[in-house]
Amino acid sequence: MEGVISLKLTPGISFQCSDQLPKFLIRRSSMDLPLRRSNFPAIRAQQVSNNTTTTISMKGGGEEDALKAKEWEVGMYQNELAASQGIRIRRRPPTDPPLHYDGCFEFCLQDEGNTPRNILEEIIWQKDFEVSQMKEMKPLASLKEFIENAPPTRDFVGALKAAHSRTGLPGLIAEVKKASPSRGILRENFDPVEIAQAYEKGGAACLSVLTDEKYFKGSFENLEAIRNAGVKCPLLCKEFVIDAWQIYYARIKGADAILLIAAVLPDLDIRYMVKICKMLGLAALVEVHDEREMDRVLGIEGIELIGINNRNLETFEVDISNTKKLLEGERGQLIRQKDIIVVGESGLFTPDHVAYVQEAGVKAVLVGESIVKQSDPGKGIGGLFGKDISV
Ligand SMILES: O=C(O)c1ccccc1NCC(=O)[C@H](O)[C@H](O)COP(=O)(O)O
Repeated sequence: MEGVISLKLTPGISFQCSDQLPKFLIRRSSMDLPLRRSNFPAIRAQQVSNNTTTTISMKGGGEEDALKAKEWEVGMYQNELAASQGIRIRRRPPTDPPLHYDGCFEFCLQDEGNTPRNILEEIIWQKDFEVSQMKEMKPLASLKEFIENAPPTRDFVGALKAAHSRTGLPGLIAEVKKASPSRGILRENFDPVEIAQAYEKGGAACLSVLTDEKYFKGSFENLEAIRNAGVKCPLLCKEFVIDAWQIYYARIKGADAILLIAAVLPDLDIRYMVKICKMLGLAALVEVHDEREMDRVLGIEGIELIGINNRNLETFEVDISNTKKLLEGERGQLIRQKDIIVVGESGLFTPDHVAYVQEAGVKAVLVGESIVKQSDPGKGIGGLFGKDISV
């Protein structure tokens, strides 16, 4: 096995450093394990070939080391689970290994695991870094105090259903989006409150507000400002959620709903986060991109809203027939049985596009680029639907 260094730990634990691309990826979970970081390479579970192992001894440490090793081990189980669910997006590698690890795994350590393999993975690793900093400044306990005094949330799913009944068209979630990794700057003259008000006037049922700063030039300040400006449409916090802490934070900043991306979150995290959303009065828009993610999400109890993204977030490829493909046959039937509202997301520019995804079975659409680029984004809504849908 070229480029591989193996270390055999006592009693019978093997580590490998490899320059090969990972086959079995290890991810940390969002469940908040306090793993510290160092320059240690990424780790993955793998069978070790005996003839390439070298034995070294590591003596056990104290209680702190034992706890760290346990946390690390739990992280390993969770990461293995994510990979087994087909999740290709890895979490930022745990970089501080247990020094005296004495457990039941066989692991492979990889240097190249320290480089994100696509834009979504890069965003997620950056988010991991940002969230860990934010959490130090605003621990969960302090957020919970704010939530006790926060105004009630508004009914996101109800607003979409009402708009659909009123117009006979999919309810619109209009996106307040200044820029994106795939398209760059969408609107130079960007006043989030003005855009939100124009969308509301133009007939949007709900709004989606990008809060990611680095890649979308959004912010939580934008979300808060729109909420405080008296906009009545319920607000989706469009974030890359990897940690339950972000859901509490979004609630404080005025969100009525939050996005959960199945390509990033294992089932257990989605279940846990959906429960937290319910507890906080938020709707969860669970986003899928392919059949496997859809099947995973359909297996989770309590999902009310599924978004089908027509944009592959790893490659940026947009194909609106994705919505149709994922709603065909038994999946569509199950969705109707469960009374789940499906949102068609991305790449919708014309009345024909809207008609196409409606025909496929969506009751709502999430649209950014095509309307935010218009000089009057509210009027852009009329162009998108082919008629005025304002109230
Ligand atoms: O839009 C991107 O380039 C992008 C890249 C990586 C992750 C997510 C990304 N976009 C999020 C979205 O899915 C869209 O903002 C949303 O569905 C609206 O899409 P559009 O109407 O095509 O602006």
